[in-house]
Amino acid sequence: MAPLAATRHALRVPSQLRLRLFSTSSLRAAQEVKRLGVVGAGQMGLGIALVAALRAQVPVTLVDSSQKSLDKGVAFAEKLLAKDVSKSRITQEQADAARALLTPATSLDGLADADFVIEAVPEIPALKFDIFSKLAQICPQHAILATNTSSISITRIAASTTQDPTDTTNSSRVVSTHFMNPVPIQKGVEIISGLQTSQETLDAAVAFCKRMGKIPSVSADSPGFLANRILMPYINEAVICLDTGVGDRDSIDAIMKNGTNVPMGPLQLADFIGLDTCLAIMKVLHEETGDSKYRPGILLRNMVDAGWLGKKSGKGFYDY
Ligand SMILES: NC(=O)c1ccc[n+]([C@@H]2O[C@H](COP(=O)([O-])OP(=O)(O)OC[C@H]3O[C@@H](n4cnc5c(N)ncnc54)[C@H](O)[C@@H]3O)[C@@H](O)[C@H]2O)c1
Repeated sequence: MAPLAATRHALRVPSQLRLRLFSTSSLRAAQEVKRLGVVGAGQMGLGIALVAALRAQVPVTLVDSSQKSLDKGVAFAEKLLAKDVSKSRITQEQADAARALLTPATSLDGLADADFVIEAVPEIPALKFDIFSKLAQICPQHAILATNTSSISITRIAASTTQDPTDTTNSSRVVSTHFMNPVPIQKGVEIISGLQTSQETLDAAVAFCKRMGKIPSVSADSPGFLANRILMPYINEAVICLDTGVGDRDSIDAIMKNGTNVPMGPLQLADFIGLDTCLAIMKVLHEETGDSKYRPGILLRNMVDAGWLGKKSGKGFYDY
C-alpha cells in the first residue's frame, strides 16, 4: 500500500475530476481482488456478498460470529438466487456459480487471504474499532479494509488500526463503501475516505464497487455523510409527526409516497432499514454536530427499547 501522500485534499475534489485522477494501478487493484471478505452476514453483509459473487464473480468469505446468522444469511442468499432464476433474471448455472463462490466462516482468521474486506456488523463504534484493529493484523498488507458504516467517522475507524497515529501503513488502506439497502437492488454506494485514506485506496474502492455493478458517489467524512445526513432527519421527522399526532401512519407514508414518487413512505422505509440503525445514526448526527435539529424522536427511542426494530424483528410501524 502506498504511503499517505501528504494531507488529503481528495475530499474536496469534484467527482468528475476524481474520475480523471483514477489511476490504472487502482483499476488493476480492483481487478486483482481475487477474494473478498465480508464481515457480518446480516441484511447488508449478505447482500454485499451475494452481489460480489454474482456480478463481480469473486470468491467471498462471509464471516459472522453467530452461526445462526450465518445459516440464516446463506439460506436467504439461496432464496434470492432461486427467485432470480424463477424470474429469468439469471440462469440456473449463474446461480449455482454464485452460490459456489460463497464460503461461510465464523472467525476473522478466515480472512487471511482476502484482498478486499467489507465490514457490515451492527452500528456500534467499539465493535467496529475492535474488528478493524484485528483485520489490520489478520489480512494481507495489500488488502483494502472497507466499512459499511452508516454514520461512524471513517477517520476514527481508520485510527483504530494502529497504536501509532504517525504510521499510516494500516490506516491509509481504510475506506468506506456504504452500500444502500437492499444491496441487490439499489445501485448507489457512497465511497468515503477518512483523513488517513490514500488516494489509491479510494480509487480501488470506487473501481471494485463498479465491478460489482454499482454507481459510486464520493462523499466527505462528515456525520451521516451524504445519504443519511439527508435521509435520517426525514425519517425522524416522520416519527415525530406520528408521535405528536400530526398524522397517522398511513397518512404520513401515503403523502410522501404519492407526493414525492418514492417507492415507500418514511415509516415503512424505517422498518426496512431497522429502527435500531435509524436511532444509532440519529444519535451520531446529534452528538457529533451538537445540533438539536438532529435530536432522535422519543417514539423512535421507545420502539427500539421495546425491541420493535421493524421488519427484522417482525414488528415496527407495521407488523411482518
Ligand atoms: N440496514 C440498512 O438499511 C443499512 C444501510 C446501509 C448501511 N448499514 C450499515 O451496515 C451495517 C450492518 O447493518 P445490518 O442492517 O446489516 O445489520 P444486521 O443486524 O442485519 O447484521 C449484522 C450482522 O453482524 C453480525 N455480527 C455481530 N457482531 C459480529 C462480530 N463481532 N463479528 C462478525 N459478525 C458480527 C451479526 O450476527 C449480524 O448477522 C451497520 O453498520 C449499518 O449501519 C445498514
